Amino acid sequence: MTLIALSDIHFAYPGQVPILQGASLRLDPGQRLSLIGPNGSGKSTLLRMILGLQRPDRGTITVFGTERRDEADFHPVRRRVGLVFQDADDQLFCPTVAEDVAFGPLNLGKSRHEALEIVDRVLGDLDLMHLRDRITHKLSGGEKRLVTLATVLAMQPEVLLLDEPTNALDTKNEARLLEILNALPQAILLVSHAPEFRVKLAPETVRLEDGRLLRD
Ligand SMILES: Nc1ncnc2c1ncn2[C@@H]1O[C@H](COP(=O)(O)OP(=O)(O)OP(=O)(O)O)[C@@H](O)[C@H]1O
Repeated sequence: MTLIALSDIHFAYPGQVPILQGASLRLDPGQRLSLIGPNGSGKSTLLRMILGLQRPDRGTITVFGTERRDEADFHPVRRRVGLVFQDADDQLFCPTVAEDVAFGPLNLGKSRHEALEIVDRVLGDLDLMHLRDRITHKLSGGEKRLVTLATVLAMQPEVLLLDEPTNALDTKNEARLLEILNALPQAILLVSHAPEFRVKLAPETVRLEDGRLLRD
């Protein structure tokens, strides 16, 4: 089954020129796809649309085989598709790292005990245990980036949407992130301006140009 299918998406922010003008995209299980295009071309907007955080003016969004139109249609999508936001501050809102990572699992109905087990496992896997009890808003940019990934992985999503995941990462952490992501089974839709990272994680590429998606 195709995981995500966007078909003929049209969209303009109110009062602005259209950014999406017939964009179509498909992501299959296990596939790793890079989405590239100039600044402001609408890549982040497209990722947000998959989760229903922005509605298209026209076109259809099908996720896990079901067309999604209304807010209620997108609730299950948000539980099963993990989006790592471009700006970590949009994603981290709890006082401590452990609470931020536990938030998703608790929301999915896990017990406090189960959620804390997940926190320790995910932070351990990402080699971030040393950040467990730190105050989230006092972390460095790169630390926040990695914690954001932890909050998403804690929900065990079936698909990962990554918006500039290497932002703020040093060379060592970028290499580690690549290793972590390459070891995951999930399909990945990657937005990244870093060519070497894209080649190593998701060489198959579509380009957003003049509101449409073209095979690169
Ligand atoms: N909430 C919003 N309201 C109005 N305009 C917006 C909003 N969010 C984004 N835009 C505008 O829509 C356009 C597309 O933005 P978007 O973030 O999707 O682009 P992008 O391709 O991800 O860019 P970048 O490569 O710079 O991250 C930009 O011109 C942006 O200023």
